Amino acid sequence: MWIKICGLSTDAAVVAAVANGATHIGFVFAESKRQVTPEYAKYLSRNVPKTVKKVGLFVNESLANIEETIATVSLDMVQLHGQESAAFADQLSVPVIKAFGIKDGNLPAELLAFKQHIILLDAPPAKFAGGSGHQFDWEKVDLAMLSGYHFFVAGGLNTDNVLDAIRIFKPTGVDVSSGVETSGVKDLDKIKTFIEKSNR
Ligand SMILES: O=C(O)c1ccccc1N[C@@H]1O[C@H](COP(=O)(O)O)[C@@H](O)[C@H]1O
Repeated sequence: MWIKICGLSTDAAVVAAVANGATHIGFVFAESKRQVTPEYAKYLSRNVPKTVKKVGLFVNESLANIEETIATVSLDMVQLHGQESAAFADQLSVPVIKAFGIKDGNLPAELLAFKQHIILLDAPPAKFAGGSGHQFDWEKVDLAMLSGYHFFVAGGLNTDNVLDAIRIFKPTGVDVSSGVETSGVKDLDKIKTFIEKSNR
Protein backbone atom coordinates (compact mmCIF):
# COMPACT_ATOMS: atom_id res chain seq x y z
CA MET A 1 0.00 0.00 0.00
CA TRP A 2 1.31 3.44 -0.94
CA ILE A 3 0.81 5.84 1.94
CA LYS A 4 1.23 9.53 1.26
CA ILE A 5 1.32 12.07 4.07
CA CYS A 6 0.82 15.48 2.50
CA GLY A 7 1.21 19.10 3.52
CA LEU A 8 4.34 18.62 5.59
CA SER A 9 5.98 21.78 6.87
CA THR A 10 8.04 20.80 9.93
CA ASP A 11 11.01 18.53 10.59
CA ALA A 12 9.03 16.65 13.24
CA ALA A 13 6.22 15.80 10.82
CA VAL A 14 8.66 14.68 8.11
CA VAL A 15 10.50 12.46 10.60
CA ALA A 16 7.22 10.99 11.89
CA ALA A 17 6.01 10.21 8.36
CA VAL A 18 9.30 8.63 7.28
CA ALA A 19 10.03 6.75 10.51
CA ASN A 20 6.56 5.20 10.59
CA GLY A 21 6.70 3.99 7.01
CA ALA A 22 5.12 6.54 4.68
CA THR A 23 6.01 5.66 1.08
CA HIS A 24 5.36 9.23 -0.17
CA ILE A 25 5.57 12.63 1.50
CA GLY A 26 4.00 15.75 0.04
CA PHE A 27 4.97 19.41 0.00
CA VAL A 28 2.40 22.00 -1.05
CA PHE A 29 3.73 24.71 -3.37
CA ALA A 30 0.27 26.07 -4.20
CA GLU A 31 -1.69 28.68 -2.28
CA SER A 32 -2.57 27.04 1.04
CA LYS A 33 -2.02 27.35 4.76
CA ARG A 34 0.41 24.46 4.19
CA GLN A 35 2.39 26.19 1.45
CA VAL A 36 6.19 25.95 1.67
CA THR A 37 8.91 27.45 -0.49
CA PRO A 38 11.06 25.18 -2.65
CA GLU A 39 14.11 26.12 -0.55
CA TYR A 40 12.37 25.17 2.68
CA ALA A 41 11.11 21.89 1.20
CA LYS A 42 14.71 21.14 0.19
CA TYR A 43 15.80 21.75 3.78
CA LEU A 44 12.99 19.53 5.14
CA SER A 45 14.03 16.78 2.72
CA ARG A 46 17.68 16.70 3.66
CA ASN A 47 17.49 13.39 5.58
CA VAL A 48 14.68 11.72 3.67
CA PRO A 49 15.83 8.36 2.29
CA LYS A 50 15.63 7.79 -1.46
CA THR A 51 13.09 5.01 -0.89
CA VAL A 52 10.52 7.62 0.20
CA LYS A 53 9.09 9.56 -2.75
CA LYS A 54 9.03 13.34 -2.38
CA VAL A 55 5.93 14.72 -4.09
CA GLY A 56 5.42 18.39 -4.94
CA LEU A 57 1.84 19.62 -5.10
CA PHE A 58 0.96 22.33 -7.65
CA VAL A 59 -2.25 24.00 -8.80
CA ASN A 60 -2.29 25.35 -12.37
CA GLU A 61 1.41 26.24 -12.15
CA SER A 62 3.56 26.82 -15.24
CA LEU A 63 5.71 24.02 -16.60
CA ALA A 64 8.85 26.11 -16.11
CA ASN A 65 8.10 26.82 -12.43
CA ILE A 66 7.28 23.18 -11.73
CA GLU A 67 10.49 22.02 -13.39
CA GLU A 68 12.49 24.58 -11.42
CA THR A 69 10.98 23.31 -8.16
CA ILE A 70 11.61 19.68 -9.15
CA ALA A 71 15.27 20.58 -9.60
CA THR A 72 15.58 22.63 -6.40
CA VAL A 73 13.95 20.06 -4.10
CA SER A 74 14.90 16.92 -6.06
CA LEU A 75 11.25 15.98 -6.23
CA ASP A 76 10.48 12.43 -7.33
CA MET A 77 6.90 13.12 -8.41
CA VAL A 78 4.45 15.96 -8.84
CA GLN A 79 0.77 16.13 -7.89
CA LEU A 80 -1.31 18.34 -10.17
CA HIS A 81 -4.35 19.56 -8.28
CA GLY A 82 -5.85 22.07 -10.72
CA GLN A 83 -7.26 21.91 -14.26
CA GLU A 84 -4.05 20.66 -15.86
CA SER A 85 -4.50 18.67 -19.08
CA ALA A 86 -3.00 15.27 -19.86
CA ALA A 87 -0.91 16.96 -22.57
CA PHE A 88 0.56 19.21 -19.85
CA ALA A 89 1.22 16.25 -17.53
CA ASP A 90 2.91 14.35 -20.37
CA GLN A 91 5.59 17.06 -20.60
CA LEU A 92 6.79 16.79 -17.00
CA SER A 93 10.13 15.16 -16.26
CA VAL A 94 8.91 13.09 -13.29
CA PRO A 95 5.88 10.82 -12.72
CA VAL A 96 2.60 12.66 -12.24
CA ILE A 97 -0.29 12.18 -9.82
CA LYS A 98 -3.37 13.92 -11.26
CA ALA A 99 -6.06 14.87 -8.75
CA PHE A 100 -9.74 14.91 -9.64
CA GLY A 101 -12.51 16.32 -7.46
CA ILE A 102 -15.33 13.77 -7.48
CA LYS A 103 -18.82 15.27 -7.42
CA ASP A 104 -21.84 13.01 -6.95
CA GLY A 105 -19.59 9.99 -7.46
CA ASN A 106 -18.93 10.91 -11.11
CA LEU A 107 -15.49 10.04 -12.44
CA PRO A 108 -14.52 12.49 -15.21
CA ALA A 109 -14.32 11.34 -18.83
CA GLU A 110 -10.84 12.96 -18.85
CA LEU A 111 -9.62 10.02 -16.79
CA LEU A 112 -8.96 8.07 -20.00
CA ALA A 113 -6.35 10.58 -21.17
CA PHE A 114 -4.46 10.14 -17.88
CA LYS A 115 -4.23 6.35 -18.15
CA GLN A 116 -0.42 6.35 -18.03
CA HIS A 117 -0.36 8.63 -14.98
CA ILE A 118 -1.39 8.05 -11.38
CA ILE A 119 -4.86 9.25 -10.42
CA LEU A 120 -5.91 10.79 -7.12
CA LEU A 121 -9.57 10.91 -6.13
CA ASP A 122 -10.41 13.85 -3.89
CA ALA A 123 -13.44 15.84 -2.73
CA PRO A 124 -14.46 18.68 -5.08
CA PRO A 125 -12.50 21.92 -4.52
CA ALA A 126 -13.74 24.28 -1.81
CA LYS A 127 -11.89 27.43 -0.70
CA PHE A 128 -8.64 25.94 -1.99
CA ALA A 129 -8.16 23.26 -4.65
CA GLY A 130 -7.79 20.59 -1.95
CA GLY A 131 -6.74 19.87 1.58
CA SER A 132 -10.22 20.64 2.90
CA GLY A 133 -10.68 17.48 4.93
CA HIS A 134 -13.92 16.81 3.04
CA GLN A 135 -14.89 13.37 1.84
CA PHE A 136 -16.55 12.67 -1.53
CA ASP A 137 -19.43 10.26 -2.00
CA TRP A 138 -17.58 6.94 -1.93
CA GLU A 139 -20.63 4.75 -2.42
CA LYS A 140 -21.64 6.37 -5.73
CA VAL A 141 -18.30 5.85 -7.52
CA ASP A 142 -18.30 3.30 -10.34
CA LEU A 143 -15.34 1.24 -9.16
CA ALA A 144 -15.16 -0.71 -12.44
CA MET A 145 -13.99 2.52 -14.16
CA LEU A 146 -10.87 2.50 -11.98
CA SER A 147 -9.76 -0.90 -13.17
CA GLY A 148 -6.28 -0.73 -14.69
CA TYR A 149 -5.40 2.58 -13.00
CA HIS A 150 -2.90 3.20 -10.26
CA PHE A 151 -4.81 5.50 -7.94
CA PHE A 152 -4.75 7.17 -4.55
CA VAL A 153 -7.89 7.75 -2.54
CA ALA A 154 -7.83 11.09 -0.71
CA GLY A 155 -10.23 13.66 0.68
CA GLY A 156 -11.17 13.61 4.31
CA LEU A 157 -9.30 10.43 5.15
CA ASN A 158 -8.38 9.98 8.80
CA THR A 159 -7.43 7.33 11.32
CA ASP A 160 -11.10 6.29 11.70
CA ASN A 161 -12.09 5.88 8.06
CA VAL A 162 -8.91 4.85 6.22
CA LEU A 163 -9.59 1.13 6.64
CA ASP A 164 -13.07 1.55 5.15
CA ALA A 165 -11.58 3.50 2.22
CA ILE A 166 -9.11 0.68 1.56
CA ARG A 167 -11.85 -1.96 1.83
CA ILE A 168 -14.17 -0.14 -0.57
CA PHE A 169 -11.72 1.11 -3.21
CA LYS A 170 -8.83 -1.38 -3.00
CA PRO A 171 -6.62 1.55 -4.09
CA THR A 172 -2.93 1.56 -4.89
CA GLY A 173 -2.52 4.18 -2.20
CA VAL A 174 -4.10 6.45 0.38
CA ASP A 175 -3.32 10.13 0.86
CA VAL A 176 -4.02 12.36 3.84
CA SER A 177 -3.41 15.90 5.01
CA SER A 178 -6.12 17.37 7.30
CA GLY A 179 -6.92 14.01 8.89
CA VAL A 180 -3.50 13.77 10.53
CA GLU A 181 -3.70 17.28 11.98
CA THR A 182 -4.96 18.65 15.27
CA SER A 183 -5.97 22.30 15.26
CA GLY A 184 -4.33 22.72 11.85
CA VAL A 185 -0.95 21.31 12.90
CA LYS A 186 0.38 17.90 11.89
CA ASP A 187 -0.18 15.51 14.82
CA LEU A 188 2.66 12.99 15.13
CA ASP A 189 0.48 10.36 16.86
CA LYS A 190 -2.17 10.60 14.15
CA ILE A 191 0.49 10.23 11.45
CA LYS A 192 1.74 7.05 13.16
CA THR A 193 -1.75 5.60 13.63
CA PHE A 194 -2.80 6.46 10.06
CA ILE A 195 0.24 4.66 8.62
CA GLU A 196 -0.17 1.64 10.91
CA LYS A 197 -3.83 1.24 10.00
CA SER A 198 -3.15 1.67 6.27
CA ASN A 199 -0.58 -1.11 6.44
CA ARG A 200 -2.93 -3.61 8.14
O1 LIG B 1 -3.19 20.41 1.49
C1 LIG B 1 -3.46 21.49 0.93
O2 LIG B 1 -3.41 22.56 1.55
C2 LIG B 1 -3.84 21.49 -0.51
C3 LIG B 1 -3.93 22.71 -1.18
C4 LIG B 1 -4.28 22.75 -2.51
C5 LIG B 1 -4.55 21.57 -3.20
C6 LIG B 1 -4.48 20.34 -2.54
C7 LIG B 1 -4.13 20.28 -1.19
N1 LIG B 1 -4.06 19.09 -0.49
C8 LIG B 1 -4.38 17.79 -1.00
O3 LIG B 1 -5.78 17.59 -0.96
C9 LIG B 1 -6.02 16.20 -0.78
C10 LIG B 1 -7.01 15.98 0.35
O4 LIG B 1 -6.56 16.55 1.54
P1 LIG B 1 -7.30 16.28 2.95
O5 LIG B 1 -6.72 15.01 3.50
O6 LIG B 1 -8.75 16.17 2.69
O7 LIG B 1 -6.94 17.44 3.78
C11 LIG B 1 -4.69 15.55 -0.51
O8 LIG B 1 -4.24 14.98 -1.71
C12 LIG B 1 -3.79 16.69 -0.16
O9 LIG B 1 -2.52 16.36 -0.61
